[in-house]
Amino acid sequence: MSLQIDAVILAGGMARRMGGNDKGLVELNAQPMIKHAIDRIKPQVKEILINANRNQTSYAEFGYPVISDEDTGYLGPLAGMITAMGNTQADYLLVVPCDCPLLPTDLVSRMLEKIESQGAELAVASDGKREQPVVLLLKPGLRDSMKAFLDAGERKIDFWYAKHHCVVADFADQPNAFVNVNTPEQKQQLAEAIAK
Ligand SMILES: Nc1nc2c(ncn2[C@@H]2O[C@H](COP(=O)(O)OP(=O)(O)OP(=O)(O)O)[C@@H](O)[C@H]2O)c(=O)[nH]1
Ligand SMILES: [Mg+2]
Repeated sequence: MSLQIDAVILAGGMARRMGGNDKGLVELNAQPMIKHAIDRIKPQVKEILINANRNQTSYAEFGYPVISDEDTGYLGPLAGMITAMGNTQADYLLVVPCDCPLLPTDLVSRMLEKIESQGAELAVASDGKREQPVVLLLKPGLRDSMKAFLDAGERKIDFWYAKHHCVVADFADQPNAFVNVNTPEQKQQLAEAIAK
């Protein structure tokens, strides 16, 4: 029996560094940023969920369910993750942000291999230098733990990982795969780099 893996693309933040423009919908090389993420992730998972807290109608046009944070207080990425964990029947949930257009095409397979070989509960990706705190593969059953963490007023994602058997999946061979676009300047730089 093969494992079912679903994904959530987090697009629920306020995008302050992007001037408040909804980052997933901001265009990079004539495509909304989230579409780049969808194209990278789609071949790797069964279902995709889009997590957004505004412009839900625009996000729905990509053809996937749009889920909004259960807690509307912009509590950070964990709020999107916990909502997605309650909306999937999958064995594993892949979590990615909407602002990483060059995600690895072997993201799931390498993270899954790492989890299963180490008997871990979740994996976080690394570009070889830094962990990517919102690129994760986790078991949706961790929802209760995340709920208790948020209910206790905690928000820092790495403190939550520390409570679990978390392994790092290393993508040092693809150092550009996690290029993260947070500002108009970063978007411009990436657009130029892709065009080269
Ligand atoms: N669901 C949800 N996702 C969030 C929230 N805050 C951030 N995120 C997502 O987490 C990921 C990483 O966050 P950032 O890159 O800092 O995005 P951001 O918070 O929208 O941007 P800044 O306001 O500029 O920090 C992005 O995919 C965001 O959409 C939130 O309150 N709820
Ligand atoms: Mg970011």
